[in-house]
Amino acid sequence: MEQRFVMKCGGSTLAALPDSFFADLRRLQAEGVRPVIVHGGGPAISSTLEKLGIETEFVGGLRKTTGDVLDVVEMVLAGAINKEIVRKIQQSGAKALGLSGVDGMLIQAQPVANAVDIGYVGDVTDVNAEVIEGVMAMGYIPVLAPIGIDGAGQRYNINADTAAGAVASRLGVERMIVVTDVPGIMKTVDGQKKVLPSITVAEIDEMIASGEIYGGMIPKVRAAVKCLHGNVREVVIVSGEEPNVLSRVVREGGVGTVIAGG
Ligand SMILES: Nc1ncnc2c1ncn2[C@@H]1O[C@H](COP(=O)(O)OP(=O)(O)O)[C@@H](O)[C@H]1O
Ligand SMILES: CC(=O)N[C@@H](CCC(=O)OP(=O)(O)O)C(=O)O
Repeated sequence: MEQRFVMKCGGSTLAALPDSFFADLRRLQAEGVRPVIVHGGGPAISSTLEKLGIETEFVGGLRKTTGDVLDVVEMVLAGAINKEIVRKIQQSGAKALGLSGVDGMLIQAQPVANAVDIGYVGDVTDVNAEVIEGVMAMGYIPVLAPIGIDGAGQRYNINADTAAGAVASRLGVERMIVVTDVPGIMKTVDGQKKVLPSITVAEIDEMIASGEIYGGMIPKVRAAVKCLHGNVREVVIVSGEEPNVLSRVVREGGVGTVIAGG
């Protein structure tokens, strides 16, 4: 049976992903698994903005995106980072095609609802699944940069976890794998930090309220909970540095933190 999954690759871990990570991805694809990648690149955007002397600020985990910031976000995500991932996949021997959400109206967006104005930050309104499925059917791994577009041609900066969750929901894939720089959702139990093998939606709410889930983990769990309302069966949060992490998630489980649908 064809198995499809959406993998979100965080900017926190991209540089650290070993060649074996991409070899594992290639093996899975050769076995008939169909991955779709949505990537971030927050740290690279921040360092490029700093080099250019453009100030950056996060409001509730989202980057305030002026017109100047938006230009840099697109340049870094749809340019350098997207092509770096495509190159690494190709080096592993698999085929990849890099696109941003602008191409083929892949990720359609509208301004995010926010109490204060944070500029050109978007929320996903629709995903052009036909194009993504077409790319997969040709045997290529789609690699998507989270830039959104609306009917008037306005671009938006979309948090990569949010974009990945929307793509997973729209494609109705079985699973979303969130690859980041920690081995899962961690909790301090009896003075020791432990990775939770699984977590419920109620526990997520409690951990956000208590501050045990904070910062960049918040958009991940929120995107997870949202996409579990659709066809997605589970979201797994893992470290990209764990050996053969993708095939372990797909074949056996027992790695990272699983958030499962009810
Ligand atoms: N309960 C938690 N368990 C693990 N990591 C957490 C937790 N709460 C917050 N975090 C933070 O979330 C970070 C991952 O999010 P982020 O830095 O945005 O990564 P990415 O670039 O992969 O999206 C971790 O490095 C950690 O600092
Ligand atoms: C609106 C918003 O905050 N967009 C993010 C997009 C990149 C991203 O989400 O990258 P990570 O997955 O590496 O965090 C940003 O500008 O940083």
